Amino acid sequence: MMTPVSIDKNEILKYYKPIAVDTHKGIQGHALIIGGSYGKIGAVCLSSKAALKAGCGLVTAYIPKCGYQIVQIAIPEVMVLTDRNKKCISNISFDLQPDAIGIGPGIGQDEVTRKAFLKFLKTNEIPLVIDADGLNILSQNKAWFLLLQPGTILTPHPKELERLIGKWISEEEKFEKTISFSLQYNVIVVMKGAPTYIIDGETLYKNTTGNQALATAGSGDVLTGIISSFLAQGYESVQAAILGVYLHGLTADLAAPKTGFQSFIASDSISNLGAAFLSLE
Ligand SMILES: NC(=O)C1=CN([C@@H]2O[C@H](COP(=O)(O)OP(=O)(O)OC[C@H]3O[C@@H](n4cnc5c(N)ncnc54)[C@H](O)[C@@H]3O)[C@@H](O)[C@H]2O)[C@@H](O)CC1
Ligand SMILES: Nc1ncnc2c1ncn2[C@@H]1O[C@H](COP(=O)(O)OP(=O)(O)O)[C@@H](O)[C@H]1O
Ligand SMILES: [Mg+2]
Repeated sequence: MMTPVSIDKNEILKYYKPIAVDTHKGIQGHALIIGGSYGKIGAVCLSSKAALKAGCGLVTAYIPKCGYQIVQIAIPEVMVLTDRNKKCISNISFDLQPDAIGIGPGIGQDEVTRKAFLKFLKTNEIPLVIDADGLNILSQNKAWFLLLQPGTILTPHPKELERLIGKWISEEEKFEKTISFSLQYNVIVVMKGAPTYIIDGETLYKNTTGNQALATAGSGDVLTGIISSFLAQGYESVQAAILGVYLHGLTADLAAPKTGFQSFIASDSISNLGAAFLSLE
């Protein structure tokens, strides 16, 4: 296996851009988070709050109707658009120009959602992060891989990765298959785990932050929001993925001495983002 590039503070500081003093919310990036279904609106709350806390100027959540009050009350800073369907997303249509989209957290796999996802992939040209059930829907329709725009970021955990690329019999084969996948479809794969690797064609990156505190519901949803935020702020796809994975891991490293591994929850990752950014200054 090739030697990975280590994602550490030195690597991050090569392209991390501090926030300009004269910036404003209109140029700080607008992220759209599409996801949620009945019982899994929390995934969108986590993703969209994480996107805001990672620095983009505006965040809109696109969710089924049942999530409207939940998101508006949970995070008043986030704007909300609702699908015409009550319990799951059935038609992805919005009258705004986001700079990046994160799709999949909590979206479910209803037949109407699959159809809406296909229609979206056929027309979308906005930089994209696909996670969770977005990946699961994609995995069941391999022909749809060809619809992915170059630089699309996929963030599978090991089970989602297996659904995407098929089973592997060794670590080496897992990386070989993921590299082939990344090259064939020109996408960036964030192989979440302990540790997380990022594959951009033949370049392999290995993260150095994070710990077992992250083994908790919603921590991947938070990561999707963070990466979508950096993409909306104008970072290149691979840079957004690297910065996101590093800072996400750092939130757990900073919080664990206070929470312990057991009591850390995904919301703690969001509340420690500020400290993670400060450690870069
Ligand atoms: N509060 C919420 O609304 C939450 C919603 N969620 C949503 O729930 C949906 C289902 O996602 P899930 O990921 O739970 O379900 P999946 O069925 O995709 O994945 C769970 C399976 O993957 C395996 N797995 C996960 N991480 C692994 C690892 N590191 N190593 C080996 N195996 C691993 C598990 O053992 C399990 O078999 C997604 O849409 C997701 O966004 C979850 O993120 C949890 C929180
Ligand atoms: N033991 C661990 N060490 C480091 N990071 C971990 C560990 N367990 C989980 N993580 C991280 O937590 C996140 C889990 O994502 P995911 O499985 O999609 O969660 P969810 O779907 O519940 O939001 C990933 O970023 C993964 O790398
Ligand atoms: Mg997940």
